[in-house]
Formats: sequence, structure tokens, C-alpha cells
Amino acid sequence: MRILTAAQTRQADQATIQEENSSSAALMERAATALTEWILARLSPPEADPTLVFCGPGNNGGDGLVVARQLHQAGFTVQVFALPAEGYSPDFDANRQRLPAGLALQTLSAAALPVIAPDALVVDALFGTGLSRPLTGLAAAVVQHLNQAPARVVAVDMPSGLLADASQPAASPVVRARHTVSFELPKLAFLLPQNAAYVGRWHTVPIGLSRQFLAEVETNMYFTDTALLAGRLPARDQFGHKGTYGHALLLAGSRGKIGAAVLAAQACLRSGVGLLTVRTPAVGYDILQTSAPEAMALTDPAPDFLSELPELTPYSAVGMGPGIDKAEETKHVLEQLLRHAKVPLVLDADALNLLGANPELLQLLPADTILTPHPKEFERLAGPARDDYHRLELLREFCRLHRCYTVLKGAHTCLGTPAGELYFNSTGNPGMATGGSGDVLTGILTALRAQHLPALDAALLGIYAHGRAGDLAARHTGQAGLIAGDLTRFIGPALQELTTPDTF
Ligand SMILES: NC(=O)C1=CN([C@@H]2O[C@H](COP(=O)(O)OP(=O)(O)OC[C@H]3O[C@@H](n4cnc5c(N)ncnc54)[C@H](O)[C@@H]3O)[C@@H](O)[C@H]2O)[C@@H](O)CC1
Ligand SMILES: [K+]
Repeated sequence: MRILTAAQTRQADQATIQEENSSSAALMERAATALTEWILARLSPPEADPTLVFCGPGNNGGDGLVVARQLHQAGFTVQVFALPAEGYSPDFDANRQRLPAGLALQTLSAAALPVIAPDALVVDALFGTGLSRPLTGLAAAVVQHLNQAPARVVAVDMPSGLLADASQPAASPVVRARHTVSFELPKLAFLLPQNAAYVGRWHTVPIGLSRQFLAEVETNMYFTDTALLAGRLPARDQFGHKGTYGHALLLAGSRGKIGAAVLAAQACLRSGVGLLTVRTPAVGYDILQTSAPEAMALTDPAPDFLSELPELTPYSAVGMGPGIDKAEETKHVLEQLLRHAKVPLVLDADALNLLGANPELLQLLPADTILTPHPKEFERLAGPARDDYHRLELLREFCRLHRCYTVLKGAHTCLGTPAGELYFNSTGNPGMATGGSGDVLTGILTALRAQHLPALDAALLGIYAHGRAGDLAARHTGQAGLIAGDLTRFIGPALQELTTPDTF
């Protein structure tokens, strides 16, 4: 699905209203009802006693008034408060009129902010996508008051004070929500680690925004879900043979890190490749032949690290990096690979650190190479970022400049493309923050590229399947107990879910 800016979200609202020939009040009622239902599905009145709803002067506040009315009607003990303002939005005013007699709107004042009981449910409807400047004065004081309360906060659409798609102004407070319930689509802000403490756990509720608008709006940010992946992974050919599915080469491992080569190899084998050859230094030969017997082993003349590039003709894709060393000889292997490879490349780990330390090598990167840095490795490639938003700008620039696909690994792994698009992944869990997880990803991506998938499809599918394998594995191991080797067992099922079925 697409990720919209705040301005595009307003356009989506308008397009929906026009398409349905309805009104913004009707859309507000629908949106707020979806949010009320989200609460009612989780809490009954005694579990949310009292419920305090804090409203701002705009349509986010209007949503809050609707939620307050509906929860009151559902038997919750509700108090509803509004920030004083010179003017309120028309839909706010209309919903103020609709508050039932037993539910009076109280105006907030700095001198008497309401006491919030520890087990209260707080609905934060102060500001949503219309926030246009830093919070100051009473609005800031109310946010700080909510943040000091030990209550459970549910934010309507956005935690108040957070901008949907841009860096936070310094010193502007933001509500720390336990849950954020967003209308229809996630906001960019939810996907960045620096906002996690404000957003809490986020959820989307459908509000029936115009399908046509959402399908056609021009954006360069996407949230990778199964709909976005549909049709990208073809079913296997009835008459296919191992030659049909490519021959991958992995350049991996050094003394003490042959495990990385093994993990990448196992993942590659589990991702549908026809043949796999793994080139390790001599120290890796026995280990690899024993732990990944389906792979062919090719030994480098050096005992402990890679020192020579093998003949590349047999291979349909090459992955380099898992467990390698930063030795000068290995740098030479990388340079030769970049100069001579005529097939797709995947670069990871110390292959990226070698690129970072020798930026002249970046000029040799073949177009459509996939790089898989974590944030620290990315910093070595593209320089330090001021914050998560700036890092995304650097990612866009880097991919454009080097015509490459860069997989910035993290909770919502972000794929940057040469066209300047950003794709945020939707699968995976914190159990995957464990050594070897990245080696598995490199194996998957190399396999998909070896099978002749375009770089974008291979990257999107590989990242998603890697996370999904982690989610499936964690059902058995728990998150803390998950190790990278567990992922390899679930790559097959994850890819199977994504495979385009044969249709009649
Ligand atoms: N437009 C629509 O049809 C719909 C809008 N919805 C809701 O409307 C929200 C957006 O509504 P709005 O565009 O009215 O915006 P908001 O309600 O987020 O905020 C706008 C109001 O806050 C004031 N304001 C902005 N920054 C401020 C600051 N720093 N300090 C003090 N006041 C400030 C503005 O002057 C304006 O009165 C969404 O987040 C969502 O909750 C939903 O009801 C769905 C339908
Ligand atoms: K809010």
C-alpha cells in the first residue's frame, strides 16, 4: 500500500467525499466509528473507567467528540475536554452540538488540568495530520500533562505533536501513546525508530477512502504488503530443471566466520535456486561441505580469507560479504568482482565496509546491484545522518547516484531504489535482531537474483520473505529464542505464500 503525506491524506479525504457525494461530517463519523469499534473490541466499560477524551480545535478534535459520544452511549464513563481556541472546525462544531445531555464539553485551562487516574483510558484527539507548527502554551502543557499520567493513551490518527511526514521541531512535545490508531494507512512517522516511544503500537482501521484515489495518487513511499507483492514470484515451471533456476555464487566466510557462509548458503538453497557454489577460504571447506551438502564448495587458495576472484562464467548471480574479512586481498576480490561481473550482484557486511573505506570502488558498482547495509554500514557508505528522516534522504540520494537498490535494515527495513522510491517492509520481529540474520537475507536475495528476477522484485520479495520466515519461526522458538538458523527452515513456507498460484 502507499504511504501518503499529510497533504495527500487531505486530498484523499476530499476525493472520497466528492466521489461519494457525501460530506466531511459523514466521513468523520465513519472514521471515528471505526476507532470506537477498535476500542470496543478490546475494552469493556469497567476496564476503561474513567475514559478521558482530549480534543483539539480541528477535525482530529472532531473525531474525539464522536468517539466520546459513542463510548458514552456504549456505557463508558466519559469526560470530554477541548482546548480553548478562537475558532473550531465546522465538523468539530457540528459534533459539539451532537454531544448528549449527560456529556458536557469542558474547556481546558492551564490552572486546572484534569486529574488522570492511573487506570484511566485517555483518548488523544488533540492534533492529527493538520499540525502545522510546534506546540506551545496550553497545548504543550496538556501534552506534557498526558505524558506524566500513568494512564493508557490511545492516539487518534497520530500521537498529538508528531508530524506525519517530517522531522519534529525541537522542543515541541509529543504525546507518548500506548496505541496509535491511524485511518486507513500508516504514516511515515510510524515507521521510523526515533518515533517509536510516541507512536507505541500502531494499527490501521479502514474508513473507506476512495480506492481510485489510493491506487492513482503519485507517491514514492510504499508499505510492502502481500497486495504489493502479488504477481512478482512466478510458480515453478512443470518442466523446469535445475538449470532453469539459476546458479548462484556466494563469496563468503573467513576464519572464525564460516558460519556466516553456511547460513547464507542454507538460505540461498531454501530460496529456490537451481545450483549453488560457495567460495570460502580453505578453512571453510570441510565445514561447508558438512553443513550445506547441497552446495558445491570452491576453495580459495588463501587459508583464512578470500584472496582471488574465481571464474565467473557459470553463475547467474553473485552474493559477496557474509563473514568475509576486510583484508587487502579481499578488497582486491571485490574490486575485480565489480569490474568484471556481468550478472546481478548482492553485497553485504564487510563487502559494504570495504566500499565505505574505498569510496572509489563505488564508481564501479554495476547498475541494479543490491546492497544490504544496517544503519552503521550505511553511515560508512553515505555519511552520518542527523536523524531518521535525514537518513532516508541520504538513502534516496545514494540509490539515485549509484543506480543501486539499498536495503537499509531495521524494524521496518527500507528499500531505496534508483528511481527514488522507498519501500518499508511489514514483516519481521525483534527476535530477528540476532547474529546471522543478515547472512540469511543475503542468501535469499542472491538466490532470487540468480533465478532472473528483476532487482526490485527480488529485493521486495526477499526482504518480505525474510521477515515472514522470522515471524513463522518465532511461533515455535519465541522471539528471544530465535536464532538465524531457524529462519532458514521457514523461508520455503514464506516464499510459498507469495508464489503466484496457477489460475484456471
Ligand atoms: N478531512 C476529513 O474529511 C477527515 C479528517 N479526519 C481527521 O482530521 C484530522 C486532520 O484534521 P485537521 O486538518 O483539521 O487538523 P488537526 O485537527 O490535526 O489540527 C488542525 C487544527 O489545529 C490547529 N493547530 C495546528 N497546529 C497547531 C499548533 N502547533 N498549536 C495549536 N494549534 C495548532 C489548527 O489551527 C487547526 O485548528 C486527521 O488527523 C483525522 O483525525 C478524519 O475525521 C477523517 C476525515
Ligand atoms: K491525535
